[in-house]
Amino acid sequence: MPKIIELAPGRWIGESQPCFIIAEVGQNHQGDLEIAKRLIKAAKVRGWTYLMTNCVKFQKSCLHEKFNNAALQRPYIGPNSWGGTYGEHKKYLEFSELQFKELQDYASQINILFSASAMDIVSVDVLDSLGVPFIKIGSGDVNNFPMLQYAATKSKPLIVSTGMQDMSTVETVYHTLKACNANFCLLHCVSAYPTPPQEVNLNVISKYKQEFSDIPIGYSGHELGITISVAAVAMGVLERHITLDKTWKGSDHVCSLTPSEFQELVHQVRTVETALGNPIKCFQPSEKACYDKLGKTLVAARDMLAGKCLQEKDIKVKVAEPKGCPAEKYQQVIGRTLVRNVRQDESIMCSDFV
Ligand SMILES: CC(=O)N[C@H](C=O)[C@@H](O)[C@H](O)[C@H](O)COP(=O)(O)O
Ligand SMILES: C=C(OP(=O)(O)O)C(=O)O
Repeated sequence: MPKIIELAPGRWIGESQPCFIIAEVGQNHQGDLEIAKRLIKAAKVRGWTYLMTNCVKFQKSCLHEKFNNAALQRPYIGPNSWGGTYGEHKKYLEFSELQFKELQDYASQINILFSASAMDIVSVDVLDSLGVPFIKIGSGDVNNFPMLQYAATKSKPLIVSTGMQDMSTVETVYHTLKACNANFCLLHCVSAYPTPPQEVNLNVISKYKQEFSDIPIGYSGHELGITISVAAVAMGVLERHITLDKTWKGSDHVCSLTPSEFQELVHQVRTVETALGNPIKCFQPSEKACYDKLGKTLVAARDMLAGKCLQEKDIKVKVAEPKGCPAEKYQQVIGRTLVRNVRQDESIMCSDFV
């Protein structure tokens, strides 16, 4: 399988492709379709050359598939709860398929990709029939092997987050999806809201890149602020929650980014990405002014006549006018014969030799 995959028509991720940035709305819409639309709009960050956020993402659950009855009925009391039980809370936050369609249409109107994580096997079908470009498998399902295998039958790329797992499970996930011939990407993730910096371990990303060298690797962050996510920029995919207000009720707002922080993140990622550039070390056009002013040249250490074979003591290195043979040629001109007379302190030109 190639190191790059086509996540959406014409949008490749991996290797030297720009980082694919996902604004995770998740359940930060508070169960309100209008807030969801405002978040989609806020997620769309425009840049100087191209659309800078690539995608907005939601979460899709079919509650009786995702939870057993006892889990739905367990009390969920606290500042982030939207119901007396966990089931009521989750129901409050769950959009219907029709509402999903409306959000998808809205995203399409304003020209931002739309997708969701499938949080159970039935939701894989829901997303498939909605026609999302890729399916996200969140950390809650990374060890859900029947679902991974089922999602892989949908012939859509998969983005799989790996929070709450150890390396051996992640390896099994990789081999399982490979055996299904899936096009997929793995995201390092720590499922703590917020994640303390000392537990982020961005070096896991390098480990993934080594171990899973033929697939794109990314990062789904839940830490506070944007610095750590910017540091993860050399990734195929970057996902962060977005919110309209960090103080709102809900488990994820605290570690989400406001629209302006999200915008700043995207701009910083794009700037760092631009700055990473390519690995070819060469003279840059922007260096010319400094080179013209301070670049060093070979100059004659003494008066010399044509026919003189140059020795080290005959050459000095100086900032000189006119610019002559560049200083890095020093070793190459030792032993060469001058074709003209040069005066002490005069620039030696590259054309001064036989
Ligand atoms: C692992 C996973 O699914 N994590 C998701 C993605 O990051 C979260 O958005 C959870 O849905 C959220 O934190 C749950 O909060 P509550 O339990 O208050 O509904
Ligand atoms: C749980 C999710 O993501 P992550 O594990 O990347 O936080 C999700 O996308 O629904």
